[in-house]
Amino acid sequence: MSSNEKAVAEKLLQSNAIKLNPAQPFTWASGWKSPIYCDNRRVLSFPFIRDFVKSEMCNVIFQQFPDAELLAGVATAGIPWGAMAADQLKLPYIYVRPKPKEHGLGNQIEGYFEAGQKVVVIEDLISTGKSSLQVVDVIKAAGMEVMGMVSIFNYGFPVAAQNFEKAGVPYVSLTNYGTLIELAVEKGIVSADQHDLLMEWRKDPSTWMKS
Ligand SMILES: O=P(O)(O)OC[C@H]1O[C@H](OP(=O)(O)OP(=O)(O)O)[C@H](O)[C@@H]1O
Ligand SMILES: O=C(O)c1cc(=O)[nH]c(=O)[nH]1
Repeated sequence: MSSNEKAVAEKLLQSNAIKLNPAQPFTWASGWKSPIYCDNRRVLSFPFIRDFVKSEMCNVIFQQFPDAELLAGVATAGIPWGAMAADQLKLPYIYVRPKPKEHGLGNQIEGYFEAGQKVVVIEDLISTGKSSLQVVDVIKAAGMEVMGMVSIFNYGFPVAAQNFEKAGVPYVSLTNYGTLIELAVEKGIVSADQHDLLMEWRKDPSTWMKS
């Protein structure tokens, strides 16, 4: 684990963004059942932690995608992170809804953009990658060029890596499941039994608790 990945994982633990409840599993956007949930929305409530994560995100955007012309947040949890990063980096900003709004202007992409602009997509978290890649498709269909994507957290599932590779979208995450669990064990937040269960679940999350 890199020191930056560890530092961001530490901030997620400090803000109690990580919830464990194997007895009453969480249902994810994909429909998968999970004993763990990472609630990055909570990080927004703690100014110093929020500022640290925002700075890490800006560093990654600046280093990995120096030619970015526009940032795009994935609704809803990616919106505040994208907006804060755009503000810090003085880049224009849009956000993208999962489907067009059903009243008002009927927009799916909110904000001003121009065809041909080089975009970096900002998401809070990648599980299967479906939510972010849906947004990538919408941005491409609107004539923009997607340079890549940055998220705070990534579970590191092979299915997500395959989905991003198929779409030809490079992605970077500030921290990941392996780093987080290792640190949580080190700090005594996760017991040996919980660690075993989390490792077992991680092998085949799509079928966990379904049989
Ligand atoms: O990689 P995926 O399998 O698509 O899962 C990750 C997505 O799930 C969460 O969003 P959610 O749909 O819960 O909605 P929210 O952002 O509105 O909270 C999260 O914020 C990601 O967008
Ligand atoms: O896949 C999801 O829906 C998901 C997982 C998770 O840990 N946190 C979250 O906000 N969404």
